[in-house]
Amino acid sequence: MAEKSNGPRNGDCSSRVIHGPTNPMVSPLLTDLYQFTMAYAYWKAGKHNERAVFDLYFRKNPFGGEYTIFAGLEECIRLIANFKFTEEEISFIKKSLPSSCEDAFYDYLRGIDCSDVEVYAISEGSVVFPKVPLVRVEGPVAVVQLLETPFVNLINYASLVATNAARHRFVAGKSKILLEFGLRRAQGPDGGISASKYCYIGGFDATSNVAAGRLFGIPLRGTHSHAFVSSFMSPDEIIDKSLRSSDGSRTCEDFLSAVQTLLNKIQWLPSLHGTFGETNQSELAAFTSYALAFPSDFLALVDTYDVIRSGVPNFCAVALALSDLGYQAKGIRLDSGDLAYLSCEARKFFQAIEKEFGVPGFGKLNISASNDLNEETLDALNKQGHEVDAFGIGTYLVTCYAQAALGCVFKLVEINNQPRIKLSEDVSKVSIPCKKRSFRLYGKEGYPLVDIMSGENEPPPKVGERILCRHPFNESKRAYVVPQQVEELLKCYRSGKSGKAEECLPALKDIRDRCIKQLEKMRPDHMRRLNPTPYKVSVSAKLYDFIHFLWLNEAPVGELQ
Ligand SMILES: Nc1ncnc2c1ncn2[C@@H]1O[C@H](COP(=O)(O)OP(=O)(O)OP(=O)(O)O)[C@@H](O)[C@H]1O
Ligand SMILES: O=P(O)(O)OC[C@H]1O[C@H](OP(=O)(O)OP(=O)(O)O)[C@H](O)[C@@H]1O
Ligand SMILES: O=C(O)c1cccnc1
Ligand SMILES: [Mg+2]
Repeated sequence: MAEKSNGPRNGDCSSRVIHGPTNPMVSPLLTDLYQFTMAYAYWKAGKHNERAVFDLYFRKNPFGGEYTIFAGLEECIRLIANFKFTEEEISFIKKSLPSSCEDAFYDYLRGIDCSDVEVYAISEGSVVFPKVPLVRVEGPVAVVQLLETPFVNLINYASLVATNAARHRFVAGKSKILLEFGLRRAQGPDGGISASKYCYIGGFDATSNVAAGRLFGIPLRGTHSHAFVSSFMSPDEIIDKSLRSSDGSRTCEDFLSAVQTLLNKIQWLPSLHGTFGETNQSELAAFTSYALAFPSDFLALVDTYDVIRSGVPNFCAVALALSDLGYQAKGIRLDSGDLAYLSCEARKFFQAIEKEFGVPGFGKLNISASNDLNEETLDALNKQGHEVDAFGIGTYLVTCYAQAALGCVFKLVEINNQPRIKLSEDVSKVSIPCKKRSFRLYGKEGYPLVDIMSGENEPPPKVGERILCRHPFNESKRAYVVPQQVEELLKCYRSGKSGKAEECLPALKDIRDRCIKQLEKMRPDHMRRLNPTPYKVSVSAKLYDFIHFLWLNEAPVGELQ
């Protein structure tokens, strides 16, 4: 078939319109003051157009793990695709810099955009490792310098929370439904929206955050709160008690009475007799009322008064009354107490009802749980055995309680084709110089074995060809690898003026699918929670030699006295 001449080629999105950042607060001013002072000093020195290459990477995997999920790239691309100072922004910068700064600098700022900036990045949603550049940005030094803070800002939390979500998914297991409930506890509105977006990438199924649902098309899910239950004082409050059957063929004029009759029956069932006595009638009223509002989606929060003595039997009575009218209830939510024990008890109760009333599927009704859940509590629940089908997780997930930040950095690795290095007493903080390429090498069993960085002009690793992979800083750590598959990690997302084809920005769902697939491909010992095996990150022999040559060259020799 002839290739279409109009529109982008496959994998080339150069001609697509890229919208601005999701959060309008993300502007060229969303940076640190020192980026502007440096821009001025570069400009004053006539250096501002020198071609610079910066790497964005992190140094250590978060949460005591050995992997990270890369997220936030799309928002970076949206920023630079629309990067332009407004007059109002220019005058604010002018006010904020010393009055000695020359006016011509502001004319320079006025003309800046990112049309000459190249961005190479690992695909969003990928599993990534320390030291390997997530993003490589190349362009005029003053412009790229301005991007340091917003890029690190947009990637840091995004990757951290996506990783947190992936870790929660790993513990919960594939079959569980994971709901992100964090908006109220998130660090401000952007924290909340970002959490919903990036937890979805990390493997959550849905969010309670309506704005995130609208912005990103993330599935929305929710139950109801204790306030709804405790707002009811008695069944007398229910005025319209009628409910039409699901097929519309008949109407039950007094749904409340039907519920009460069923509750009475449940109470006297031989298998449940003695499990509970009088249930809370105001709770029964709340459940009945909710069922009248949502007969096809009836779900009840059962822990306001007493889960087993009141919430669960009340729920079952309402669910059975709905069933008589052809509706299938959804299930319950537990939000306090011993979630393992209560979920098992609730399950037994449902199964007893299924048996006694012959309602197929009743024993399998959904049990959701929430309340300060985190990786540890999920793990504890698994060990104890539980019957929870869905977990609603807020505080620990979105605030990344177990680790506050990922610690991404943005380091100059080359200027005017000259490789640069940043030294540190702390070896883990020494930067890896040069404009680099990076590759993921896969072994015989299909697992990724090692990531290797090499100089831009080195021949890439080849399938079936033995290559030496060296630890960047530890001379004795090295290994030969014969890759069965070689994946180039950095792809072109902004070609600047090079005219190269650009990758498309994938849909959120595709980013999520990539993340899930990549996690499944990892060797299990890298993924386990306790003492996971570190994944190997290496450099080519040539790059190793060059790093150490430059290191010696730049490090002054000490004088001992
Ligand atoms: N079976 C379990 N094993 C381990 N941790 C659990 C289990 N069940 C619940 N948890 C966790 O224990 C904590 C219990 O919370 P907390 O001590 O605040 O009591 P609560 O159940 O919320 O009671 P209330 O809200 O009525 O005060 C929560 O973090 C919850 O996730
Ligand atoms: O527990 P999280 O992981 O943060 O999940 C979100 C929590 O938000 C709601 O609690 P609510 O605001 O009603 O407060 P409370 O349950 O702490 O009283 C809900 O009942 C969950 O418990
Ligand atoms: O829908 C829910 O059940 C919900 C939403 C946000 C926080 N807690 C619970
Ligand atoms: Mg709670």
